[in-house]
Amino acid sequence: MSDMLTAIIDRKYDEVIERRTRASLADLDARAAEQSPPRGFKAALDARAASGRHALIAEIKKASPSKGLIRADFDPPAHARAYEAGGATCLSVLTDGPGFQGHADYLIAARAACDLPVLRKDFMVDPWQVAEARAMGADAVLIIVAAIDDGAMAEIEAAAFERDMDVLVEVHDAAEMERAARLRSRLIGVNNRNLKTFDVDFNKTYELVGLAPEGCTFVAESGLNTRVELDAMAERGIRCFLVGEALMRQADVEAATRALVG
Ligand SMILES: O=P(O)(O)OC[C@@H](O)[C@@H](O)c1c[nH]c2ccccc12
Repeated sequence: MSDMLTAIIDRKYDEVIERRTRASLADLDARAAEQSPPRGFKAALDARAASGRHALIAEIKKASPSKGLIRADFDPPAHARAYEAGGATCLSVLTDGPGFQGHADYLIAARAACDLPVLRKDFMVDPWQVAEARAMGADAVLIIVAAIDDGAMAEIEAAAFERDMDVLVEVHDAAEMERAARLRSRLIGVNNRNLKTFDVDFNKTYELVGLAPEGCTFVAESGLNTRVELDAMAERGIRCFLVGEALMRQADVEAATRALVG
């Protein structure tokens, strides 16, 4: 595991211990009952891809450990509306505070401002965080295979499926793809960003797409900037893309989204 990821994961275990003293599972499930039902994250991607167009998961991201502040006039509901109007299929919202300046309130506000399914982008180490995600209204959660063992992955996935949420399983190499394939989720993303060096290499996507389980919905993640890059990946059968920084840096987020996938 990379040092950055190790540090984040260590901190996450502490964060979960602290947060569960303030909200029990029963509290979270009561809050979840007041949310609208899950919006079908994977189903939305599949429907869009079947129509022959690029399916975009557009990310609401204020800052990152590698880039620092990305967007000064950060406004989650405005960005959510711009992404939806520009043709995004789903949203991803960072809720990790220390690393990404994210917050649960950003997810809540973004989801309320649009009709798109929303991924809680955070570092899942415990099923309790899935209950917390649903209480925020999240429609899907992320499992980073590099971050946790097989038992924790299976428990987190089960907690999501119990709540009718989807799971995006993120991998970086062939060994992680094998571990991902043993889960039930058939939504798998390849992160093109190396978590140690932060270098982006699209060859990761090309190497790993062929190793994904049959029939799985495959997502290329990180470092994507242009329509040309998406079109090149689409030539190789890749239909779903997760893009953050390239869109968050534009003054006109809606126009930038339309230029990418409209
Ligand atoms: O901003 P980018 O380069 O378009 O990347 C988006 C997304 O893929 C990236 O934020 C990401 C991918 N996997 C993660 C795991 C945790 C936090 C963030 C991420």
